[in-house]
Amino acid sequence: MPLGEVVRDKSDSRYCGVETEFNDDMPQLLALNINGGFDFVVSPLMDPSYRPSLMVAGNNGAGVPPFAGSDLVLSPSQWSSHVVGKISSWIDLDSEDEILRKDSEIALKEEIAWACHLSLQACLLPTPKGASCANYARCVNQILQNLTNMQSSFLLFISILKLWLRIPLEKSDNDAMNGNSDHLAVVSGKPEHSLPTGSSELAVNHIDGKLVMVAGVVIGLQRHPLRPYLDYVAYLYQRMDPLPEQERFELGYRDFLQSPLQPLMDNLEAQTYETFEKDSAKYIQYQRAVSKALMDRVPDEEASMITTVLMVVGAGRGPLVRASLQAAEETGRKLRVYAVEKNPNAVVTLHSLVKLEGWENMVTIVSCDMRCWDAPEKADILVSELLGSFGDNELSPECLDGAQRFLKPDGISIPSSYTSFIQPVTTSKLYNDVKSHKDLVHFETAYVVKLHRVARLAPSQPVFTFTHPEYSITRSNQRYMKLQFEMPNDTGSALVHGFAGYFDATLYKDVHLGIEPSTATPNMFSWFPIFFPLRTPVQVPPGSPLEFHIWRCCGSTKVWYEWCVTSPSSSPIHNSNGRSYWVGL
Ligand SMILES: C[S@@+](CC[C@H](N)C(=O)[O-])C[C@H]1O[C@@H](n2cnc3c(N)ncnc32)[C@H](O)[C@@H]1O
Repeated sequence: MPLGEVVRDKSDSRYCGVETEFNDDMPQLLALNINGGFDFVVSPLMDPSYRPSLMVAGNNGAGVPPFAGSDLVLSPSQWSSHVVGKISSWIDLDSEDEILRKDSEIALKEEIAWACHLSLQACLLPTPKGASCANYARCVNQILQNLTNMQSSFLLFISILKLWLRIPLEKSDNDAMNGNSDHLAVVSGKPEHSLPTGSSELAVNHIDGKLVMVAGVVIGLQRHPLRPYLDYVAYLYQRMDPLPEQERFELGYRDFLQSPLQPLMDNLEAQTYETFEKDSAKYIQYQRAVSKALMDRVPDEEASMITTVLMVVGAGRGPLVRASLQAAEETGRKLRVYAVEKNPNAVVTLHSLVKLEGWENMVTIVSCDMRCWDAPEKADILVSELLGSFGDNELSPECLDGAQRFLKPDGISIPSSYTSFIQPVTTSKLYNDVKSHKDLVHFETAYVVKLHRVARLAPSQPVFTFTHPEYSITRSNQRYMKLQFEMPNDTGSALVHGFAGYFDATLYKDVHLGIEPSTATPNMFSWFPIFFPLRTPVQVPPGSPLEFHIWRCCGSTKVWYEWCVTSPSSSPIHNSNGRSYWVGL
């Protein structure tokens, strides 16, 4: 029974389980806890007195490990939905005692094999016993490797075991467990300890999004001893504020890799325009920028005499036309608008909008690519929104270079500039998703993604800036940047899977718009970050700088990025010649 049907997070955080002692009557243990209102138990699968080395064939039947009942004691769906296996806590894979160490390896493998046989969703591993856990890491890595192989040889609907690793909440320099597997989740909370049966003391762990309460369980009680705690957690959960609309919208996109739009080469669909148009935060910023530009351009005393020519280039279905007209109304300035759009389907909607709103006297629609439009007059203000998650990656520079021909020499471009930003990230989830395609192309592609399960390893740094209009005769849209990232000293060693990219645009003077985390425009959802993966993750030891290079390259038909790392180790150049990923001109 999930904690509540709150319109919110559909993740595992609504589930609550109980960590129990070994009980060889699994059906009764499960019935008690499920009837008590919990969703699952975290239970030892094996009798804790069992040691492989003490097992001689025949002492408990036929050399069979003493698991808690046969697989038939629960139905397959009960095993897979309601039981998380708790691997024996006596297991010490790095013990100096060779017998104990060997017993530990055998028991761990037996228990994991049994958990796979039962199709359990997860197993909770014992906490490593000491500071040194090399053999622990080796054994877990072997298991993860086997689980990964199982996943690739099974159909997708078969769920593969996850390992939960409980790490004490204290700092450790041990990197041996650094890994990339989707099958490994870290458990935060108190270190493992058992509580006496019927204890009123409670330990709560947060594991892989689920909540696990730890306590002894008193068989036979009418009411579950932890029920008051469960009720209170449910009460707190249901009292939480509903997610803001933006986060609700973004839930389904978390860590989901998408190809960036190609609005120049392709024609956007109605649905995409509709999503843009819901983003009022973006249009509020544009309206502010246009208002300020209008007031700078036309003094109050001339407001009734001068008509400003404003061109929206890449008008889509018209939201920037509306924002501009509203800015004119709010500042009392007169406006003549040209709406230039190359997507003929969007132009259909533009026409009906103009008619519906009665803007025929003010707005002229031009169905044309701005790079080849022969404008009947020059503009005072050029308004565009051709920005991608990385600023220039949807070819705003190339389009606006073509459009500035029809901007007056003292005319204003909104935006007046934009800058991309980048930072290194750890993200096993995205790395594994890219890797699952098993080809080079996917490792050399930049993705748009709502970053969720990521560690941002250093503050983002500016990469490329474009300014409009740009009249320099040596103007070029090719760029190169070398960046050095210093990881904070207390991060320890980090595994870099790639780089997260953002942009910030100056629309006009102090009015900006962007997604760079430290300055992001609040409540704006039109852009998710961009992600540049690395073919092989780079291990960065504490204190060593990470050196990253990125190029923006331009050809006659396409623009593309190339990137690489040169320190602490060198990666290949990614996407050489735009062989895997490019944006069409
Ligand atoms: C990101 S959308 C923004 C649309 C609209 N301004 C909005 O905010 O909803 C960019 C628009 O510019 C148009 N576009 C891109 N390149 C263009 C070009 N070279 N000439 C004319 N329109 C272009 C696209 O078709 C698309 O409608």
